[in-house]
Amino acid sequence: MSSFSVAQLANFATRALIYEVSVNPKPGLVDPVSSGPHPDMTVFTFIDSSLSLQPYLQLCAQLGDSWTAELPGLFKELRSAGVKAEQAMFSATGGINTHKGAIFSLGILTAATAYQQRHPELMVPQVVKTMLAGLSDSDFSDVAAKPATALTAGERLYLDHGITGVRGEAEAGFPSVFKVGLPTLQRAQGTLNERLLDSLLSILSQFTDTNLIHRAGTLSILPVAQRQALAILRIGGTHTTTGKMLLRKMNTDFMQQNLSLGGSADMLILTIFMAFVEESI
Ligand SMILES: CC(C)(COP(=O)(O)OP(=O)(O)OC[C@H]1O[C@@H](n2cnc3c(N)ncnc32)[C@H](O[C@H]2O[C@H](COP(=O)(O)OP(=O)(O)OP(=O)(O)O)[C@@H](O)[C@H]2O)[C@@H]1O)[C@@H](O)C(=O)NCCC(=O)NCCS
Ligand SMILES: Nc1ncnc2[nH]cnc12
Repeated sequence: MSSFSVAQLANFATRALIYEVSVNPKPGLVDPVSSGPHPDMTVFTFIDSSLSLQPYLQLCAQLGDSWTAELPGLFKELRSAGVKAEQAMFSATGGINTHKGAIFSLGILTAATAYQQRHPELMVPQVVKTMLAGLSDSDFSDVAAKPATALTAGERLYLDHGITGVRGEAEAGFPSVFKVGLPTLQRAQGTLNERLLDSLLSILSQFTDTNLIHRAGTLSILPVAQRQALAILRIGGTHTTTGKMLLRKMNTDFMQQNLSLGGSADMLILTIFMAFVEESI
């Protein structure tokens, strides 16, 4: 793998945000053609949000590049930078949550990649795992004492069902990116847009998108959506005529049921970032 400067890594991260929103037609998500089930957002909201995060992403790369202490300390720094980045996002979007999940996940992956470049004996997922060891336990340790109205969707799903969501995914070193999204992107056929759609569907098919569960209000939505995604992949992907037809049907279903795939979109953003780093797109 080549080695990249802090500025190049920040540039990959910002481009990953813009590439993801440009992919279409995405079920349950905003794209340039449709706002999907997100009437408060358009592609322009995402462009504004992406650019507002550039200084934060540069800082994440810088922190990872220069970090010499224990890795859990790096995550503490990223989290406080992430709180400020959330404010920048909300001020750029007029209070709309476009990239809350990506601020967390992409910030971690950008910093971990910059750190790994200085420690080539390590792999990026290993850096992430070491940085985040014990995250779910510590984040969820006092949620039971919180008033129900103060709980986030992720916290409520943990309390009710033990689902660790984005925290568990990150703590495990983002397997949906390294074991699912990236390998699919590398072997998928068709245009870049179609290969990215196939990556999104493969991520959904093997991952617990808590955004989807939260919107549906029931866990039973997950296997239903996963079966739809798998049917398209098994037919040969979104570049095939039948795959395209099934994808259109999936888009309509998601729209009618007001379902979102915000968590899977975030994992696609990370997949795109890593594909830039690996020079495979
Ligand atoms: C750990 C944090 C991400 C936040 O913790 P929180 O408890 O708030 O987390 P969750 O509710 O679990 O999810 C937050 C966002 O993460 C994305 N996401 C969800 N599930 C997954 C998953 N399994 N893997 C990866 N990512 C996941 C998702 O973000 C995306 O969707 C948003 C757009 O969808 P939308 O439906 O509009 O979202 P809502 O705002 O919920 O709207 P309504 O349903 O009400 O209409 C968009 O943001 C996408 O990025 C979840 O939304 C982290 O924020 C954190 O550490 N928080 C603590 C405070 C802090 O330190 N912040 C600084 C950050 S480093
Ligand atoms: N394209 C998109 N639409 C809605 N939520 C998202 N979160 C990240 N990307 C998204």
